Amino acid sequence: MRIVKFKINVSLAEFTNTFLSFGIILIVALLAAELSPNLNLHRAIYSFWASSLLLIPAIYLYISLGKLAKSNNYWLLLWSFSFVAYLVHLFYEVFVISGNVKETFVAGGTAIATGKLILGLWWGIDVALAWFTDSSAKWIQIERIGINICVGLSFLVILIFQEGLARSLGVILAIAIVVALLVRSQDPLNNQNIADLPPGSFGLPFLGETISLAWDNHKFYRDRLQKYGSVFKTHLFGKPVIAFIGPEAFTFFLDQKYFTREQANPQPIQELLDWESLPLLDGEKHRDRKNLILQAFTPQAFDKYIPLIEEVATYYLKQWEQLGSFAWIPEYRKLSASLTNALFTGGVPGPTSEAVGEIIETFVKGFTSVPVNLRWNGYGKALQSRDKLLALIDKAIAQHRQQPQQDMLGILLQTRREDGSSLTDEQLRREVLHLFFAAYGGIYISLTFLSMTLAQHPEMMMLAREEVNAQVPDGSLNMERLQNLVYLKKLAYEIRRFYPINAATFFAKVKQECEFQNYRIPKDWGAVGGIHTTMHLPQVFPEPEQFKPCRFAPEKFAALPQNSYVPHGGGAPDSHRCPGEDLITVLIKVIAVHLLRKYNWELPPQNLELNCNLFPIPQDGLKVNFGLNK
Ligand code: HEM
Repeated sequence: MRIVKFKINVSLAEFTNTFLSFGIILIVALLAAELSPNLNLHRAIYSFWASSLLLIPAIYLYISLGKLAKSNNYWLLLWSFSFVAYLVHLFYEVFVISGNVKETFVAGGTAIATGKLILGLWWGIDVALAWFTDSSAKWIQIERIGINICVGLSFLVILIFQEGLARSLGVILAIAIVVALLVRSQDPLNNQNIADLPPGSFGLPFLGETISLAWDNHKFYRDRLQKYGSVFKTHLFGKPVIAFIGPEAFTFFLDQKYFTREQANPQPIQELLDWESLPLLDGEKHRDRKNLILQAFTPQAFDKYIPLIEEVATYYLKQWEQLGSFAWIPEYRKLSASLTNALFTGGVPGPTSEAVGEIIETFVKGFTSVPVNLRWNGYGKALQSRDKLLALIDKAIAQHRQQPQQDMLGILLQTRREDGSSLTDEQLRREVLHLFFAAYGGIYISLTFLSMTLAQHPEMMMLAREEVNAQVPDGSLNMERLQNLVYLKKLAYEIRRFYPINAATFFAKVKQECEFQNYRIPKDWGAVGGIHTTMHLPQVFPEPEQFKPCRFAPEKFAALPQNSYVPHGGGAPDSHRCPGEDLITVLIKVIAVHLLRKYNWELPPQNLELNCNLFPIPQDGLKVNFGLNK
């Protein structure tokens, strides 16, 4: 049953609920005054309290629901009844206690009396507008914000400076305002129409689905792909986000017309990366910077790094030969530390570089820590490690200037734009900081999976060994010789498809509202591309859970849909695609050659299941029995 005909449809139940509450509160207020020595004064005071009691839920609803409040019947009723109670309060103050309007100004002071009367008049006008118009006009919306601020603040100030129940009401009103503001700021939909959004869940208030993502980021994307399909919405790091999985969705996600990386990543990621490096930039600034960085990732540049890689490999292989049995992951971590330190600062393999590895480890942990800097906690220590790495890079830049070297830092110092200009030292140190982060994990994880795969598949170990013996049985390596290792190339590609290395790209932000597969993609929402899930779609990679290097035979690779093989992201080299892609192929080939020329290895019984780390690795650290090939 509807009792009001205007644009607002207040039901009898809604009206009865609020009217009864209003009636009871006001009657109790007026009767309670009977118990006090000054009846009229207390009727004025208690009716103000009654108005406050109704105002608290009204203000809460108005703030937390935003523009939707105009269609919220409980807000309208509470707002109106609170106003009526305020009129009762004014009646007692003006006509019963003071006698008339003129005396009210004398008794209460002109400023206060004027304020109270203007407030009543404005509030009355707003209540009338709320009942008799649809409130969609911009000026009414602005007017309503104004009156809510005035009423809320006036009541707050009056109540909080009193004692007893009045102060308690003031505190409750303040809490209601703060909570409503928080709820509103966290509401991912913030008054949006939700019918045309992709499927998905926003999870818990405030936290969204961040905990599930942090717990196991690969499972997070896998489960949701299964439940909602290749485009779904979620809520991560305080922001609504849409995930894109599969070649078509991934290609859409890479469209720079709709998506940008600028200001797109959570603030802690930006702080850890010292606010400015490739993954956090976009547009012309990114393209310009990327083209300079890419000069250190050419085949000619790789030819300069290969001797460094071989030196580091030889250093550790000798140690492993002596160790015989060991856990391979800690060893690969040391190798990765020595290699990154050699490439980015000119360090030599061994304990000094391994100590840098410890700093990188602490730095990387910051990306999955609670982002509060307490100095002694994970995030605080990560920030300190960031600064240690930056200091190390500064020192290396100075040393490289004095004595030029052929490592990656040396080449980055020589890169030039067409007009001859180069990166400033400030830009360079931040890019190298990010390179430490980007390369360290990628290196030890891909080498871990190379060794594990070859041990688990003796037929692949045999094919790879035959290729090494046939093509590069001895001597130093270079890009030309590595070209001939076609089986190892396929293996290197399948490792990055098969194993869960990166679950997703860096975050992007929606630049302008757009549509994908009839779903609305709202402006300013976050966006992310699913990497591992994209490479495990059976329609693109048949039998995705089988490890098959043959899928990367050149003709099969060329026939794959655009952006289906995306372990390093997608798009053109000067987009956000990882520049380390070919370097990792080179690295896997070089290490595989050095392993297969001389050594054999077996995995003793152990738990090879992958853990839930950001980059999952075998639970027991990949124990190995290692020795010379007989
Ligand atoms: C197995 C090893 C590696 C994998 C799987 C990998 C993967 C990725 C992914 C997924 C991205 C983000 C793409 C995006 O947000 O769209 C990325 C970015 C990046 N990676 Fe790698 N990476 C690896 C190794 C390396 C290495 C060895 C280096 C450098 C020596 C490197 C340097 C970078 C840089 C500089 C970016 C930022 C690119 C940009 O935003 O323009 N990565 N990588």
